[in-house]
Amino acid sequence: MTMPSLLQYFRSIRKYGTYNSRQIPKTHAEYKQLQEQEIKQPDEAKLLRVAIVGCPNVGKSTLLNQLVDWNVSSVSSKVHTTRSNVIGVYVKDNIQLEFIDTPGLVNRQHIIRHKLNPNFVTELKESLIKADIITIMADVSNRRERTKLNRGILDLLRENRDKESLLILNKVDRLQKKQEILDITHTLTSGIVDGKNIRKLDDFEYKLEINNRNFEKLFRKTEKYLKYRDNETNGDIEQIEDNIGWPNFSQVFMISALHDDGVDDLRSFLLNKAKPQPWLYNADAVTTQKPKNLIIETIRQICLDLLRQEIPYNLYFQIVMWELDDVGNLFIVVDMFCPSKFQSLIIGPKGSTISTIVRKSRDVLCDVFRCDISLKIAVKANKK
Ligand SMILES: Nc1nc2c(ncn2[C@@H]2O[C@H](COP(=O)(O)OP(=O)(O)OP(=O)(O)O)[C@@H](O)[C@H]2O)c(=O)[nH]1
Repeated sequence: MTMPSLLQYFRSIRKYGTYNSRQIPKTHAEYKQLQEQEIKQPDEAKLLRVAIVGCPNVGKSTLLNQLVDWNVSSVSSKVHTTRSNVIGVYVKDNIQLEFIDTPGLVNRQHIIRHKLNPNFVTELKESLIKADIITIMADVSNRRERTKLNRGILDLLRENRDKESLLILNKVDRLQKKQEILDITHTLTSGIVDGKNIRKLDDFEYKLEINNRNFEKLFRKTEKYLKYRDNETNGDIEQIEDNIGWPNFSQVFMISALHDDGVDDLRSFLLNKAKPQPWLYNADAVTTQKPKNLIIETIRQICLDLLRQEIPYNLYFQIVMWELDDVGNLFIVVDMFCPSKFQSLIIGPKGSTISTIVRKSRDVLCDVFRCDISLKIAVKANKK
């Protein structure tokens, strides 16, 4: 082992208890080297490609980070933190899971207002074609999302009718009345899961078969259950499609991605679904994102959380210095360009706002790259 990797070894043991051989490249050269490496296939390799789809802010990136056990996708309380597909990789024994976190599904006006890449819908469709399983995420604390599946999502599901799809009901921690989850499940599945009718018997009696263990863990204190009828549905499921829910989900998961509740069950389910096919990445891979993108997207995420509504959507970043020292620590200088009217707001009184942005970005980046990071950000007005 070389000196830097020996130090990384001891740092990993000190911070994470065990040596973690997974890594995110810290320079473009390391990134390229990893891309060009031959992929070592394990005996009896299995793979599952999972697309995570949903409206903005439902918690897709939070879930991806929990599933791969690494902060690879930016999370913020504002919409459109994720602006293009982010890939996260998880490996267990001979099984590799590839997760594709897609940008929140929106209409054309939204794309223009939030300065999104207009190709993202095409990218999203392409990633669904490649996926083995499509997971649709809904935010059960959002009144609109829990009463109807988004039209764009229904269209995508119809286009990929032959693929297995799961419904993930997220943010269950925010539901005041836990039994509401049963009605939401009923609505968003059109009352059918895995080809069987879900039927409410009466207010207090539901028999549970949807993701039993998970449900019990989350709702031990509620007395209500889901009732499945044992028999198959009568007739053609397409007849049941009501433009509100999707009657072809194979499973429903009820989770709190933020609190890592129910995520283990989802991961185990996906591991069991993996098919015999070659791995796409080496065993130590975490994400395919370029180091530069990780830096910029992290700073953007912190700005989304800390700055007023429209400001973060008007920022452009340029990395002007990037150095990796002998012991594996990064020194980074970034220019942040903004409309001149926002410059003093971003800097804040006595530089307090930009200092907070730097401190918080640095903390997240240390966790992403798992090394010490020195970060400087210069706030500059856009040249007219
Ligand atoms: N209470 C609660 N909040 C959550 C949960 N999952 C995510 N959040 C919060 O929801 C917000 C949005 O989460 P993200 O993971 O960025 O959502 P996203 O779907 O990737 O958002 P876009 O990038 O806009 O598509 C953040 O403030 C998260 O902390 C959850 O299970 N419970």
